[in-house]
Amino acid sequence: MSEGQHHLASHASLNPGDSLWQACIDQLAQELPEQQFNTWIKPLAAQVSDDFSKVTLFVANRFKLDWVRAQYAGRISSLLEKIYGQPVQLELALALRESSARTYSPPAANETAAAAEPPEISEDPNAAGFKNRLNTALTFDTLVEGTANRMARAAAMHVATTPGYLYNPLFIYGGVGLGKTHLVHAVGNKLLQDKPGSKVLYIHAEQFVSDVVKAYQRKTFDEFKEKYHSLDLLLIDDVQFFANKDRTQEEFFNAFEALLAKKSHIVMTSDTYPKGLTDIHERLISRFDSGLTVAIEPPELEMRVAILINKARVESVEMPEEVAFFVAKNVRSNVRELEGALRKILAYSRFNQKEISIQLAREALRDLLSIQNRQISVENIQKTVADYYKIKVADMYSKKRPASIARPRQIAMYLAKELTQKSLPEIGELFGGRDHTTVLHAVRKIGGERQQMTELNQQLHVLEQTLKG
Ligand SMILES: Nc1ncnc2c1ncn2[C@@H]1O[C@H](COP(=O)(O)OP(=O)(O)OP(=O)(O)O)[C@@H](O)[C@H]1O
Repeated sequence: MSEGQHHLASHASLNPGDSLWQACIDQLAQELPEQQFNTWIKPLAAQVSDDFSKVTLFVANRFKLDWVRAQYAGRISSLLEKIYGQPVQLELALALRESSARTYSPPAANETAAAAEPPEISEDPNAAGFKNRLNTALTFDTLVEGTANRMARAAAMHVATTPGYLYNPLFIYGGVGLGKTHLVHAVGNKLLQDKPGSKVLYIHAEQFVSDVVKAYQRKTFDEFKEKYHSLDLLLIDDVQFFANKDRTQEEFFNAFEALLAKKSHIVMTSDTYPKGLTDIHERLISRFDSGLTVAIEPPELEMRVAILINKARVESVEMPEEVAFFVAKNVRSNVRELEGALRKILAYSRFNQKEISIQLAREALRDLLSIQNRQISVENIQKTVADYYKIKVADMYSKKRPASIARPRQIAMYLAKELTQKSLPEIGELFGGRDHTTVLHAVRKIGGERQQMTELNQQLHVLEQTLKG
């Protein structure tokens, strides 16, 4: 019996179609942040064909339908297939009320692009017309701090507590998935928490472009200006999207000047520093750079470990540190990928009803790890062992002898002998030109102690698993 059928059987009291969909949404509830789940997945009504070959989901309106299709349909299809054990055709349809009303008119191409930002996430429908578009889950509390984001975080916190003074505009740049969006939402949420009456707006640059286009088509620039020029805090994400959009740049320039003149604060993000932006007017670039420009770097190992443990905790799961270490060591690119890896592990653990361990993480991330298919090199061992024992890689070749350094070095030599084809003299050479007898001594010592000391054995086990990927 496949694991999917097993899951189905556990819902035997329902009718089989319901249980297929129920198993799927149970899984999505585990994978997605609660707010996303409640907004997009929970309201879906499902109809499952008798032979399970097709699932139709009914969605309240066209906007939601497009969003669910773009964001979740792929995942839903693959989950249904996994649970049922065979491909299941997925269809999305408008719920009757809306489809018969036929009020939908297709958005312009630029508006469709703007829909990449889920506008409904934290909008308060009662807030008479004005929507701040903040996602209330993205706060300073949930943002793990580390060397990689310390400066940006401190500057953002400063702006959130005393807007309008220093660091205006605040320009935050960095690669994809490193937490820029999270940080700007945190600024808005904090300001609103401290001063609930403030007029804050979070907007993605593409949405701004689309607002300009709409104002242009409908000749509503007065409203547009009223909306943007009256803010206390404007948070604008991914300004690199302004490239080649002259009219937008002009309007943004006007808004920028108006806001700065009245000491409102502007926080911007981009994938590069201001002078690295292309096809953006020079006068804007120089203004972007006129406050404070800070980078967010990719998170270092310890920060990745902390992020994993924190995110697991949010899901009420305790992730053992050794597993977090293993994952963080193998998923280095950005936080979004780290979150993806965590989701896979949590889902895998729930589906198979197994405790989270390195072995389980390895299985859950099989595809990802096999891509890396890393060869174990002595350099890799030195780096991994140094990371693990929190010493510098340079200490692997240095002459320093304190136990806090000498011991990890011996461990690295032992692993180099165990996991590579290198000879003792070659290994000695790679450890700062040491004699082969020094390496032999380390190999014997650690090998012997490993038999006696459970803790050392456990550490070596983690290191081996990590290195073998
Ligand atoms: N330091 C951190 N602590 C906790 N979560 C983080 C941290 N950094 C990033 N994240 C999370 O990683 C995910 C990606 O971050 P975010 O969307 O803010 O990235 P981004 O830099 O804006 O990327 P992009 O340029 O692709 O929009 C989010 O879910 C965010 O909450």
